[in-house]
Amino acid sequence: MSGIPMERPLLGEDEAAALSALAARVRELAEATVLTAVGTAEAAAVAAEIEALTARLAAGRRDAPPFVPSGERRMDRQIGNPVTGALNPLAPPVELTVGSDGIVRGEFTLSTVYEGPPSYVHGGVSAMVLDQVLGMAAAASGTPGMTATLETRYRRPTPLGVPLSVEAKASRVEGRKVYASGTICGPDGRVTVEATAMFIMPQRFVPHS
Ligand SMILES: CCCCC/C=C\C/C=C\C/C=C\C/C=C\CCCC(=O)SCCNC(=O)CCNC(=O)[C@H](O)C(C)(C)COP(=O)(O)OP(=O)(O)OC[C@H]1O[C@@H](n2cnc3c(N)ncnc32)[C@H](O)[C@@H]1OP(=O)(O)O
Repeated sequence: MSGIPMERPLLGEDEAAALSALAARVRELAEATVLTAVGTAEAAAVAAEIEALTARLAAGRRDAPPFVPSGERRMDRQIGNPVTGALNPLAPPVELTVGSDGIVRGEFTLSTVYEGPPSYVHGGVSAMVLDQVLGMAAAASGTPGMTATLETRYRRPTPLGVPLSVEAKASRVEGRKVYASGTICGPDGRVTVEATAMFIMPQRFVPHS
């Protein structure tokens, strides 16, 4: 079991907006760090300033990432999620919508911090995005679960720095198991990655009847 508490503080709108703006600046910092050519002395000077800024943020530290109050969908409350979370500088973030047809859709652009082969997206990053989107499609079917299996097929390289689209849908529910599939497409609409997955609602979360 993880030592991180399950119970989370809920952020108000103003704090969520302020922390999301902070995360956006840190995302810019990450890309600037990967691409900088300022030289060793300037890099060391900036590192010292960032160390001081990190200490300022850590002066008020929570035990776990906070949530935001659930709106219509409980799955949207994890604002620290590494794929969709506005609060998480590691998240692109991918903004997702769930249609009345049960299809989860999103558009996103991945910067050079996600590079795998030169000029293309790292395959593990594509898998992470698809895991999240297929997981949300499973949750949208009414049975949220943990990823039991995830299979990815890399049809073509996924380009960095251009708008990508992702979508997924649950295909069937068998008791606690939900099967889902989805794709990432490039700006030309051609599929770059396909995925299928099976999610299982853990036995311990099934309400006793
Ligand atoms: C309100 C409740 C919420 C609970 C869900 C929790 C989280 C989801 C929350 C929100 C969803 C919203 C959006 C989605 C967001 C993100 C998606 C990413 C999610 C992840 O990033 S998640 C991290 C990676 N994921 C893991 O870290 C899983 C580690 N694992 C386990 O926690 C257990 O392993 C578990 C839970 C999978 C099963 O545990 P269990 O005890 O409930 O299942 P049990 O043993 O009873 O098996 C029952 C039947 O499933 C078969 N079976 C079991 N495991 C299998 C496997 N792996 N492959 C193929 N078949 C499998 C058995 O063979 C049997 O099959 P049969 O019935 O046919 O005999």
